Amino acid sequence: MVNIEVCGAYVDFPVFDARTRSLKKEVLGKVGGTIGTGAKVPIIEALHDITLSVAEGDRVALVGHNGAGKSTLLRLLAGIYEPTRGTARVDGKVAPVFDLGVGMDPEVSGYENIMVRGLFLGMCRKQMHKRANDIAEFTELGDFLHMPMRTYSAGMRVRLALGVVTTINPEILILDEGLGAVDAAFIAKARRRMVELVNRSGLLMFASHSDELLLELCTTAIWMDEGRIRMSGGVHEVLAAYKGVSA
Ligand SMILES: Nc1ncnc2c1ncn2[C@@H]1O[C@H](COP(=O)(O)OP(=O)(O)OP(=O)(O)O)[C@@H](O)[C@H]1O
Repeated sequence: MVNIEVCGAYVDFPVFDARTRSLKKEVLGKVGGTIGTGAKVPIIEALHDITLSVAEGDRVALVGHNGAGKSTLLRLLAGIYEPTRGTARVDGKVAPVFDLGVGMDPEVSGYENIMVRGLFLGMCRKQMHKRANDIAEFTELGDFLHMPMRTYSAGMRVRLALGVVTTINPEILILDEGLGAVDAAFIAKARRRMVELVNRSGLLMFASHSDELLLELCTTAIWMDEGRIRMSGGVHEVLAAYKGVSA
């Protein structure tokens, strides 16, 4: 059963800048121990007392200003961050799509990267072999697929990455937007595949600044503000409230 339960979760980032780091060294040098809880380092509280429950079939949009905590929450759910306090329980296999290019090797060809990226997202070799031609056709990269990926433009790399991402079968799909570099016609084509991808995913959490995409892919929404959940509900209702305030 695919399910997410977050209960009273906090994520804090201690910030060690050059000055505090040298201070730490000085203290360590003198006492020869570890920094205790009283260490004077600035802490950024990226998430504050987050409680949420997401069930199979839910398609949840995350909205909020820059720095509101959307990416941090998604990273918490992907298991990249542990909560500083509270709990985050995720039942199901997570396909995290934070940066479309993560897991790609610039020195190998587009074809090889299709394989590498697919494995990174939890597919097996056999599944990826089956899908390689379909992905290649979708990208419209032609002979470039035999060239090392470092020869690609930013948009070409996104085409390849989107081709792979939209063929996977995720239980939990975590999407942090990053579709900026592709041209409009290709986005329209990718949209259909995105919708199909979301339809066959068990659960979606999607952070984006694009209302259009959120309305197309999501049914409910969470509005993040300064690390807290300010509002949750239907995607139309939450977006209207968020826009009303931020307009
Ligand atoms: N690795 C980190 N170290 C220190 N602070 C961080 C780190 N990652 C995020 N933060 C801080 O946590 C807060 C939430 O950041 P987060 O990236 O989750 O915001 P966001 O809502 O995804 O923003 P955006 O819409 O700009 O992507 C911000 O104040 C940010 O400065």
